[in-house]
Amino acid sequence: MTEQKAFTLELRDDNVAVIHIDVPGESMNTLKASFAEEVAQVLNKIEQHSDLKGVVVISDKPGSFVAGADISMIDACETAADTESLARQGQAMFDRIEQLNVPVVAAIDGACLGGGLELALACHYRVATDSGKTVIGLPEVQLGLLPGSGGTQRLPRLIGVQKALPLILTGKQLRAKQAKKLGIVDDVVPASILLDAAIELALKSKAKVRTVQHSMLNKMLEGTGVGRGIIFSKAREQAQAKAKGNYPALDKIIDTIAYGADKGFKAGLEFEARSFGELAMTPESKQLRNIFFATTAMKKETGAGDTKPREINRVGVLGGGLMGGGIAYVTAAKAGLPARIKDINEKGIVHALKYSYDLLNKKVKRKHMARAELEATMLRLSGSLDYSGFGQADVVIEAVFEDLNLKQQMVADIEAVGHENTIFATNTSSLPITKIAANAKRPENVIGLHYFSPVDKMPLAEIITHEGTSDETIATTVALAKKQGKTPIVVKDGAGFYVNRILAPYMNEAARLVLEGEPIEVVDQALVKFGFPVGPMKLMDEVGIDVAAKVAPIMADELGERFRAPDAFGKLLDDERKGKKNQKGFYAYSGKKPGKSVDESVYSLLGISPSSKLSGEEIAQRTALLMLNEAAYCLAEGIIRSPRDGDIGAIFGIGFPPFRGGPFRYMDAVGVTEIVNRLQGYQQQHGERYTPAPLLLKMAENNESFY
Ligand SMILES: C[C@H](O)CC(=O)SCCNC(=O)CCNC(=O)[C@H](O)C(C)(C)COP(=O)(O)OP(=O)(O)OC[C@H]1O[C@@H](n2cnc3c(N)ncnc32)[C@H](O)[C@@H]1OP(=O)(O)O
Repeated sequence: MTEQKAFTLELRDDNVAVIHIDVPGESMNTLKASFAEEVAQVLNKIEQHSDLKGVVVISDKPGSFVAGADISMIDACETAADTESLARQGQAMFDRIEQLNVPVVAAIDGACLGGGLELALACHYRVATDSGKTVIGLPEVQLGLLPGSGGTQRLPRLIGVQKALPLILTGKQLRAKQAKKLGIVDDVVPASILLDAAIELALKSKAKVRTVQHSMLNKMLEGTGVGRGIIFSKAREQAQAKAKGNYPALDKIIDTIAYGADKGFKAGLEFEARSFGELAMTPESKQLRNIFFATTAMKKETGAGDTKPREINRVGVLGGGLMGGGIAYVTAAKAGLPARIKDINEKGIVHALKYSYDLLNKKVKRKHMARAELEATMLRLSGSLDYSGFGQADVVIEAVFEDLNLKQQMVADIEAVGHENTIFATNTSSLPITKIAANAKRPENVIGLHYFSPVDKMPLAEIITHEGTSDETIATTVALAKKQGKTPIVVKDGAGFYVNRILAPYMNEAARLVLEGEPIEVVDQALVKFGFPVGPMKLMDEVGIDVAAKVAPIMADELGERFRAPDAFGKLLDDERKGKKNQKGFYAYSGKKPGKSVDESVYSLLGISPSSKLSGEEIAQRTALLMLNEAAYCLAEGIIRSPRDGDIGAIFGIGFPPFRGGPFRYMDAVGVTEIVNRLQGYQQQHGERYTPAPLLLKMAENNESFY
C-alpha cells in the first residue's frame, strides 16, 4: 500500500497543474517539515513540464485551506537554530513556488492563516470563497511569534507597509471580502466554483513578479527612507505603549519589516528567519502557545465526560438589561438560535432588541455584514411581558437583578411553563446556585451560566454546578456557551465562583495600597505594566464601587477574614461615588478625556495625602500574589477542575497577562517555593491574609509544580 501524501499533483488536459493539499488523518491542514520532500517532488514535476499553462494550489478539505505551520512542531524545537531552520525551509519552498514561470493561483476556502497565508502570498494570485469559514491572516503574533516564511516581506510588498503593519502586529483575521478590499485576494467567489474560477484566472493571467502598487502619497512615504522612518517610528511608539515591554514579538515584527524595506527582500527573509527562531524560544511565546493548546483541547470537551448535550432549538432570556441584551445578542447572532426575551416592562424588551440591532448595524456599516444577515438575525429575537413563547425553550437564561427570592420564583415559573428538560441557567454573579435551586422540583435542570460584561466581547463563561445538577444539564449548557462563541469553564458552586473569588483579594489589596498613600494611577500603572489590561482601581470604577461594596462582606462572611475589604466603601458611597456608571469614582469623568485622570478629590474624601513610596514591581507583587494564593485555594477546594481551567478562566475572564500563561503557569515559572517565600515575607510584614494556601505549602515541601 502506498503511503497517503499531503501534497499531490494533478495534471489536467488543459495543461493546468493542480496541487492538492490534504494532510492525511487530520481535520485541518497544517504545514510540517516532513512534507518538504513531497512538495519538492511536486515542484520538480511542474518545473519539468514544458507545456504547462498555470498552477492552482487548493485544499481537498472543505473549510480548511492551510491553518499555518504546525504549532506542535514549533513547540517541539529545542533551540532557536531549530526553529530558524523550519522558517528557512518554508521560505525556500515558497520561493520556488513564486519563481515558477507560469501563473500560480491559490484557491482558498476556509482558514488561510500564518504559514497558510504565506504560501498563498507566494502564489501570483489568490481567489477566496465567500464562506464564513474563510479567514485570512497572519496570527503568529498571538503566539508570540512573527510570520517566519516570507509573510513579513511579501505582505508589505503586496499591500504596502502601512496596511500590512497593523495586520501583522494584531494578527487580525479577515473575511474574504475584507481581504479583497485590502488587495490581499484578487477575487471572491462561492465555494462551488472555486476551482473553476482559479483555473480560469491561471489561464488568462501572466506569471507575476512581485510589484508594489503605490499611490503617489504612499510612494513618498513608503518609497523613501525618510518616509519609512516616520512610519516605523510611529509604529514603535504605539507598540511600546500597548505592550509595555511584555510582548517582544511586536518590536521584532517592526524591526523585520523595516529591515526588509531598507535592505531588500532577500536580506529581509534572512532577518525574518532569525527573528522567528529567537522569538520561538522566548518564555512569552511558550506561554502563548500553551494557551492555544489549552483552548483547542477545551473545544472538544463536553464538560461532563461522555455525556452528550441535548439538542437546543430555542432559548429564553429573562431580563432585557445590559446582561440580558448581550446574552440575547450572542444567542441570536453567534449561536444562530431564536431567543425570546421576557421583561417586566416594554422598555426592557426594546432595550434588548436595540442592543442587538446597534451591534449588528455597526457591522453592516463597516461592511462586515450584509443587511440581509442583520434582518435574519433580528428575526430570531422576540420579546414578551409574560411567559408566552417560553413553553418550547430548551434553555432559559436568567439575567434579572440579584435577589434570591425573585430568582427562586423564576425557577418555579419556568418549571411550570417549560418542558421537563428545560434548563434554568442563572447569570448570577454573587448568589449561590445551591440556594437558587433550593426549592426546585427539578434541581437537576438548574445551573449557573455566568457571563462577563460586555457579553458580546468577553470570551469566558463560567458554568457553575451545584450538587444536584445533572450531567446532561452541564453538557447542554457547555454546548450552548460554545455556540455563543464563549470558552466555558465548569466550576463548583461557592462565593464568587472562581473568577470573582480570585479577583476580590487582589482588588482589596489595591484599595489598601491606595489607603496607605500610593497614588491611584501609580497602583493602576504598576498592574498594567505587569500585563493586566486595566489597573484594579480603574476596574473598580468599571464594575461599580457600589457593587464591590455589596459583594465584599458576603465574600468575607463566606470565605473568611482574608477577604475582609478595607474600610473605605462607606465614605465613598456616602459621597455618591459609584464609579463610571454615575460618572463619579476614583477617576474623573468630566472634561476632554473622561476616565483618563484621577479625580483628586477622592484623596481628601478618604483623608489621604498621596505619595509614591513603593516600586511598581512591589505593588504588582503585593496584589497579584493574593490572586495566585486564592487560585490555589480554588484548586484545592475543587472550585476549578484543573490548573488549566484556572489559567484560562483568569486570562479570559480578568485579562490575567496571557504572556504569563495564567496564575498556575506563572506560579510554575516563578517556582512554587519562591511564591511561598514571597507570601510568607508579606505575611510577616502585612498580616495573615498572606498566609500561603495549604496546597502551596505542601507543593513547596515536595518541590512540585502544577503542570
Ligand atoms: C512559519 C509560520 O509563520 C508560523 C505559523 O504559521 S504559526 C501558526 C499560525 N496559525 C495559527 O495560529 C492558527 C491556529 N489555529 C486556529 O486559530 C484555529 O484552529 C482555526 C481558526 C484554524 C480553526 O478553528 P476551529 O475550527 O475552532 O478548529 P480547532 O478545533 O481550533 O482546530 C481543529 C484542529 O486543527 C488543529 N490546528 C489548527 N491550526 C493548527 C496549527 N497551526 N498547528 C497545529 N494544529 C492546528 C487543532 O489543534 C485541532 O486539532 P485536533 O482536532 O487534532 O485537536
